[in-house]
Amino acid sequence: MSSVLATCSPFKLALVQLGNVTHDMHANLEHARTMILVAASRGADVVVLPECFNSPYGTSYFPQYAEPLSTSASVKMLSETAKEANVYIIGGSIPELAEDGSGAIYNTLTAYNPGGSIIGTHRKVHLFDIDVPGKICFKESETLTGGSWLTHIDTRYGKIGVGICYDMRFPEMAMIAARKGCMAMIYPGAFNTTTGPMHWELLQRARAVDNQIFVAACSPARDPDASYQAWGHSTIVGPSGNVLQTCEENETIIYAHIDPEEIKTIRTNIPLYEQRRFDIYGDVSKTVDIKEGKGFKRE
Ligand SMILES: O=C(O)CCC(=O)C(=O)O
Repeated sequence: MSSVLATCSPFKLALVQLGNVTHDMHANLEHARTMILVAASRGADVVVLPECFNSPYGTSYFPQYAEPLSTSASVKMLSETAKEANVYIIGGSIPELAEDGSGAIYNTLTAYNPGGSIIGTHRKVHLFDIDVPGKICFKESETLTGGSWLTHIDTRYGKIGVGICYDMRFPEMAMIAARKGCMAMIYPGAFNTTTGPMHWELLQRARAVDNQIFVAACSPARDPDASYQAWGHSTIVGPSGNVLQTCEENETIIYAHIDPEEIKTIRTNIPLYEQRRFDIYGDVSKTVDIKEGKGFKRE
């Protein structure tokens, strides 16, 4: 059993499946703030927003809405709201303009402690480039650059790994987070009406059961008028692969009690942690020099 888990404690997790995302960034920020305050007033300790919560989702929108983190109105709102509500915020993602003059744009998550300080910055590592003929063709790489580090944030409840949407399809990220002592992987995401029904829940349950950790994915609500039809169905999965909470496609907030005892129980009952044969296939968390994205990480 990882000694890190011995220091974990229970908390209430809230996923805000945010609706009404308009072309007006300031209106989007105000609405997100209101919803975070609602979640906090209902006892949430950690509040999660969806991918691209401050602007419409689409390759043509990223350059239009991208902001440097140091002057970002979104970062300011999230920091102030974390403090006001006295909660941790895993702030979905926003299009970020690099500050090094390269013009690079990233799909970036920022996380905050209840004091309002940034405790993690994750740039989506795996860009969403797919082509399912007749269904969906999407190429984030047309306007975005992929991130180059993994992010595990420290909270008073324990360590949490984060990824963004398509990152969920790559089991190595969750595996490394679990081996590094994370109790959960949390993914702001925006699957669509083609791949959502195919894989959204399956991937979360797979990441949870493989690693015996909690997994949560927070989607935007579906907007019938938007160019990108989000799947919705924000979901929280327990360490046995059990769905703790889920929902349909409309705006809502879902909550779950995250109890690290559940991790201990499943790891005792089905002791994968003592049975892995790293002598045969190695331990991916030890083969690479993992950079953990804490605070602001400048290029
Ligand atoms: O993996 C998928 O099917 C969807 C991924 C996605 O929508 C994203 O990365 O934004």
